[in-house]
Amino acid sequence: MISAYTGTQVREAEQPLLAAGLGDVLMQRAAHGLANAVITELRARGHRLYGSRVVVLAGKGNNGGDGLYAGAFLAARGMRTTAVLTGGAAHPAALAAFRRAGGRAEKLDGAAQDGLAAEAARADVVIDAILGTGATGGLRGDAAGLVEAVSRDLAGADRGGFVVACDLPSGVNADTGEAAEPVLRADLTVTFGAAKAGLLADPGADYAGRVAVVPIGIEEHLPGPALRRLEPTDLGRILPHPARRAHKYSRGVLGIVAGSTQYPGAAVLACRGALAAGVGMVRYLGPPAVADLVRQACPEVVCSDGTVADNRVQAWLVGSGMGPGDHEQLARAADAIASGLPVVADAGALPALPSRLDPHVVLTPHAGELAALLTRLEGRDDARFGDRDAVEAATLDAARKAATLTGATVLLKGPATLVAAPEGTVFSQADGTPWLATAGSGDVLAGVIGALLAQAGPGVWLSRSLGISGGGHWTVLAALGASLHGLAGTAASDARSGGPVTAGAIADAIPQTWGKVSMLSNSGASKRNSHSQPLR
Ligand SMILES: NC(=O)C1=CN([C@@H]2O[C@H](COP(=O)(O)OP(=O)(O)OC[C@H]3O[C@@H](n4cnc5c(N)ncnc54)[C@H](O)[C@@H]3O)[C@@H](O)[C@H]2O)[C@@H](O)CC1
Ligand SMILES: Nc1ncnc2c1ncn2[C@@H]1O[C@H](COP(=O)(O)OP(=O)(O)O)[C@@H](O)[C@H]1O
Ligand SMILES: [K+]
Repeated sequence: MISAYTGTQVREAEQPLLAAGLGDVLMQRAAHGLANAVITELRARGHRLYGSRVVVLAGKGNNGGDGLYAGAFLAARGMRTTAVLTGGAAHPAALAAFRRAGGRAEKLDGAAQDGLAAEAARADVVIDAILGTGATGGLRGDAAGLVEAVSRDLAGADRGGFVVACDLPSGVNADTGEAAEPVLRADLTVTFGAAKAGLLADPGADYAGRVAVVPIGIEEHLPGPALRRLEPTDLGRILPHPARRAHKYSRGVLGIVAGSTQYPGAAVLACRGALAAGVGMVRYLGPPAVADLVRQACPEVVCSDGTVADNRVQAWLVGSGMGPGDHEQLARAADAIASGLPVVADAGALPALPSRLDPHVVLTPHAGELAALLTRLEGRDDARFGDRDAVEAATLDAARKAATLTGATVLLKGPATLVAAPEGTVFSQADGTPWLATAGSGDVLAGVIGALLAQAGPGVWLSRSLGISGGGHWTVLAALGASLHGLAGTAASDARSGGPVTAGAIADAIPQTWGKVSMLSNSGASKRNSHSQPLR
């Protein structure tokens, strides 16, 4: 499992080492890790190290110091290295080391901006070391102008080069992932000590690109993480496996209230997702015409047009493919939510939720649906998250806020899917591919999570094995579902040489993905130290 922290948590973890006079050692470790990551990336892209052009954008704080020391390492390896000092001053010792190693330093001013931006855009590597965890707000003045110009020139260039962010892309909030633009989009972020939460939540995750963690010796001083991410080896350890004497009822029955005459396909896709994710049985409740379609597509499903009370299940999935006019289905959804059993509430069930819920209810909105939910809960005048754009600009805060206001577990779908519990546990899963943004993909996801709720129920052993207690249990199951769905979508696309996938293909890829991750953990690979691994 990957653990991520706020900027404050990381800075506090550095304190004992700084107090022991090890500040320069920490900086050297960070800079060395950054330089090595640049070298690895250059080699992977087929560049010769000697003579490669490196431009370091260096701010006046310690982040700039890391960048300048890394520049010194690279200059010493024979690279042509220029530093653009964006804040007037620079970390004195790091600048001296940079110059000693043969680096050229230029002060940024308005007149030099365009020339320096063009030089950066032509370089093989641009290192963004303007702001780190000590930033308040985004780039301003000349530094902002430089980043705008570099971004524009890079967009126009036939690029062989790449951008590496030092600790985090300058302007991204380490705690929340919010981005104060302009931000230079990185191909790779090399972050120090531990992953920052803001690198794993959009839009920060989008600006960060791939994330690699360089250990610098603060790890033992870190508190509990602000955010977590399951890795495939974790999935293998916690996915349920049937006992030898299992029968279909002991393995878990999922009740599905989904689909309508307008959107019958959602019911089919939710059933396919659930069946693929190992549930003992699926019971479908809905209009006879939709039930006919479900029977044809999935003869395994037991269909009826009865009531929630008539059907014995271990968990419910409600809402996929339902609209505000589907009164009978909405009444079933309300009964399921009131049943006290674990529930996934998706799509059409979201606008009809009671105002107070419990963590065993997992809401699965996309950004637009979450904006509507938060607007309803907060009142239109107070709503900070009034539309999809506002949610996408601050996904972590939006998901947390919805969990706090509803009392439910909230899964916000997106490139990095976030799962937030009211008690504070948050997961971020980014196992998918943009091909997952296809109609019906969310219905399959809802089915998968429903199946996991039905199988694992309140079996808290599962969360305890990850060091998570109480209400955080439901976030584990939801994150597990999001990860499985993302990995399956990626596998389905890979099987098509990276081409498009349909929602049905995602469901079809789930059993094999399940099998593969189970084998990973059986082979003992889970013992690997994830801190030194690239995050994605
Ligand atoms: N504390 C340590 O010893 C270590 C720190 N490290 C690095 O240090 C960074 C944090 O360093 P700092 O605390 O010096 O902070 P930063 O380097 O992130 O930036 C702070 C400096 O920029 C100025 N500033 C803040 N916001 C600004 C804005 N919006 N526009 C322009 N200037 C702004 C501040 O006045 C200050 O001079 C980390 O991100 C990491 O890269 C690493 O070297 C590891 C060890
Ligand atoms: N750009 C993206 N990259 C990766 N996954 C994505 C991206 N956009 C959406 N997804 C995933 O695709 C699914 C889409 O669900 P949803 O929006 O509910 O679609 P639908 O309502 O059509 O079923 C979610 O699992 C979401 O996390
Ligand atoms: K930076």
